[in-house]
Amino acid sequence: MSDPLPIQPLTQALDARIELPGSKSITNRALILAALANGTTRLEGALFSRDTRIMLAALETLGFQVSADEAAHTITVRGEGGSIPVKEAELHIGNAGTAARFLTAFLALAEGGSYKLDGDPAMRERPMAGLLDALVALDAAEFEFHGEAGHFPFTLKAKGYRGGSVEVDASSSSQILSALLLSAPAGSAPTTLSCPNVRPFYVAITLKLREAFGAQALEADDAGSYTLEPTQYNSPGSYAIEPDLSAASYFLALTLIQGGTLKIPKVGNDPLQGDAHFVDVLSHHGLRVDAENNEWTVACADPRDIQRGHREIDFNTISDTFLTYAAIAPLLGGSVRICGIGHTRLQETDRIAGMAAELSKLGQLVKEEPEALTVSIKPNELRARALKARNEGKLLTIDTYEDHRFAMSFGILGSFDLLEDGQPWLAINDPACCGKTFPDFFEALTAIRTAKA
Ligand SMILES: O=C(O)C1=C[C@@H](OP(=O)(O)O)[C@@H](O)[C@H](O)C1
Ligand SMILES: C=C(OP(=O)(O)O)C(=O)O
Repeated sequence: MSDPLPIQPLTQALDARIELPGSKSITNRALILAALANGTTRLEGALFSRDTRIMLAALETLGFQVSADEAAHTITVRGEGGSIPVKEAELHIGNAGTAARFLTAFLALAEGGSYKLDGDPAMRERPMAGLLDALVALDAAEFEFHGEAGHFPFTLKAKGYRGGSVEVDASSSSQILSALLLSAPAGSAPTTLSCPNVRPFYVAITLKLREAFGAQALEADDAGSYTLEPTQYNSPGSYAIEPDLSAASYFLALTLIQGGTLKIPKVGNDPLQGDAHFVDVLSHHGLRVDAENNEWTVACADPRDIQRGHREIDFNTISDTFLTYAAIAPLLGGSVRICGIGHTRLQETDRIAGMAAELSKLGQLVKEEPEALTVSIKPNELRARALKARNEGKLLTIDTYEDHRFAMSFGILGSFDLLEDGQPWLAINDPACCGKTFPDFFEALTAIRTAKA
């Protein structure tokens, strides 16, 4: 893949089918649960990407028997019934938030174990303290910090879960609560986690996955507390992972701006992933998604009918998809205020600042607030800048901040034939950063572009 990567626009309405990779969130939860369970689990439709390879490598380092067949999208894990074979190890977490939080809570199980964890420079800045404080309060672990307190890198001394009650601050990342919900029940006595005000959709995935591995259904009480009974997870034998619906957002957006029909197989009408609600955001503009026979049919009759005007959209619960929407906003007209996204300043990069910078480069008028981004859409300015660059023999070029979602979101914008000549006008710096969750993203885009009706 060249770097920067010029994006070849599409010149026809879509008529294609795309097999999306498995969900990152479900793959990394299922790997932890398979390791914790009694018995051997075969994961089907698993994602192979940087974030899931990090989790796989960690489990191998920790002594779990894992075998992966990438071509078949399967991973087999032999569970150890709640124990961790290797008691001393160093783990590199990259910039995988799920691996960072889920593994930290998991390692606390190994009473007497000592583990050194570190990540990419960006991961060292991401929030961990809510989880570490909860583990210390439960007397499940102690931490020695090798840099800034409350952050990677650190050494975790595991003390095991023995029950108790704790207030969990998961305001910066719902993964903090998910991490405890996965591993704390493997302890010897009931544990109460009090965690009001957590963004709910990913926690719901965690609760469903626990059930798939034999745990009792669990709900928060009215005050947002979960009581975890000591639980022995059991392997379901095999477990089918849904396609990644955050990744689906790019192709929903592509169908909206391009028109035509796209089929996405293996998604039912009641998927586990909250990012399915991105459909509601785009249906306002005329996108239709019909779920039948475990397949989505995504269609937009005529992109010229896109609904325009001012919109205020709260992306709080589906924030991975705000970048998808913001990147195509210059094609939607009107203006949009995207709110509820303050926490995304602490993800792969400061996503509000990064998005504001890239949209400004494209001639859009942006206003940043601590928790929101407003874009006044200037379609003529976008075209003028693309033409100017073209006349100078250049392309408009997007910076991606080592954040996969910038590369993929702007890859969709660049797929629009802005200058109406089928030639690239936009390029993406460091396109390979999409490997965090979707290594073949740009190949998938090419396959859709070149699909024969
Ligand atoms: O639990 C999960 O799988 C995830 C939770 C969300 O993170 P935060 O809860 O940190 O916002 C989401 O952005 C991330 O891509 C995956
Ligand atoms: C926030 C994200 O990832 P992570 O799992 O690293 O938090 C993301 O994929 O958009």
